[in-house]
Amino acid sequence: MKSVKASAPATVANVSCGFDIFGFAVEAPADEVIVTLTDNPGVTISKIVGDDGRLPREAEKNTSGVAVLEFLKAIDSKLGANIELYKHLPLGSGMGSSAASSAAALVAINELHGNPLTREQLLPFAMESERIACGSAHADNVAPSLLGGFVLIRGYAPLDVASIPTPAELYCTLVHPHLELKTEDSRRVLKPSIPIKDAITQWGNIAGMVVGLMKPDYGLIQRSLHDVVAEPIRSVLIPGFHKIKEEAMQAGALGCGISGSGPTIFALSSERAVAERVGKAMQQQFDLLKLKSDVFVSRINGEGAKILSA
Ligand SMILES: Nc1ncnc2c1ncn2[C@@H]1O[C@H](COP(=O)(O)OP(=O)(O)O)[C@@H](O)[C@H]1O
Ligand SMILES: N[C@@H](CCOP(=O)(O)O)C(=O)O
Repeated sequence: MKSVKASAPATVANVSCGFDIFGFAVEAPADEVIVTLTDNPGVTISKIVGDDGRLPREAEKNTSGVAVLEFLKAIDSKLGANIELYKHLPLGSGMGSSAASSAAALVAINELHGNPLTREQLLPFAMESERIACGSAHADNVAPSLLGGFVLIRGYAPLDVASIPTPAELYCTLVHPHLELKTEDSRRVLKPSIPIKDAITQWGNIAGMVVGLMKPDYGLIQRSLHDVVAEPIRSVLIPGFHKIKEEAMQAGALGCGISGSGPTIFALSSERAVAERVGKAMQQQFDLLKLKSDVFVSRINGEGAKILSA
C-alpha cells in the first residue's frame, strides 16, 4: 500500500503575552512520520523511535494516532492507516512535542487521500489530539506546526485563525533544559480569573505584538514581550528562570519568556549573531545550576509541516 513521509516542526506557544492565542513555528527540531494506508479500518502504530519506550503505542492514546483516527472518521474513509513515528522533539518540553506528531501525521494522511482538506480544515483533528495530551484542545502549537509562521488564534468557537507576517530578520533562541513539565500540570496551576488591571496590560501587549510584527517595529515588539498572566505563576517551576531571562536581555534579546508551558525558555532577537549570543548566555546559567540543556537558534519557519516523500 501507499506510504508518505512527513515532518512537522517544534513551536513556541503563547509568545509571552498571547496565552492560548499566539504561536510560531521554528526550523528545528521536527518530528517525522511514515504513514501507510491499510485495507483494514482503524489505525495502528508499528514503530516509535526516539521516545525511550515512553509514548503510548495505542493509536487512541498517541497524538499522531488520534489525529489520523479523527481525519479518517471525518472523511468517512473505509481504509485504515499504520504510523511509524520518529520522535525528535523532547517530551513535556514546552516546544509543542505532542502537536508536532499530530501535525506530521495529518499532512501525511491528507496527502495519501489526495489532499481533500486544507491545512486549516485539519486543525480540529490536531486540537483533539491536544485534548488527549493535556486535557485542553488549545490550538497555539498545532496551528503554527500545521500552517507555519506566526499564527493568531482569534477565537476558538468558532475556530478563527490568522497568520501574522513577521520580519525576515527575526530570530528565535530556544533553550531546553533536560527537565520535563507536563502541560496538563502547568495549566492546572493557573488562576481561573485575572484582575482587570492585568487584562489591560495583557491586551495592550497582544495588540502591540501584532502591530510590531507587521510594521515591523522592533522597539514595539520589545515593549510588548511581557506576560503578567502565566509567567509570574509558572516561572517558579523553571529553575533559575528570572536570572536566565535577565542574562538573555543583557545579551541583547528583544524579549524572553517561557516557551509554551515550559520548561523551555525562548528569546527573540533581531540578528542571528545576537540570538546565538543569547543562547550561550542562557545555557551558561543552566550549566551553573548543573542542568544540561540544548540550544536551538532559527528564523520563524514560514512553511510548517511538510511532505518529505510520497
Ligand atoms: N506523539 C506524542 N508526542 C508527544 N507526546 C505525546 C504523544 N502522544 C501522546 N503524548 C502525551 O502528551 C504528553 C506530552 O504533551 P505536553 O505535556 O503537552 O508536552 P509538550 O509541551 O512537549 O507538547 C505526554 O503525556 C505524552 O505521553
Ligand atoms: N497555551 C498552552 C501552550 C502549551 O504549549 P506546550 O508546548 O507546553 O504544550 C499553555 O500555555 O498551556
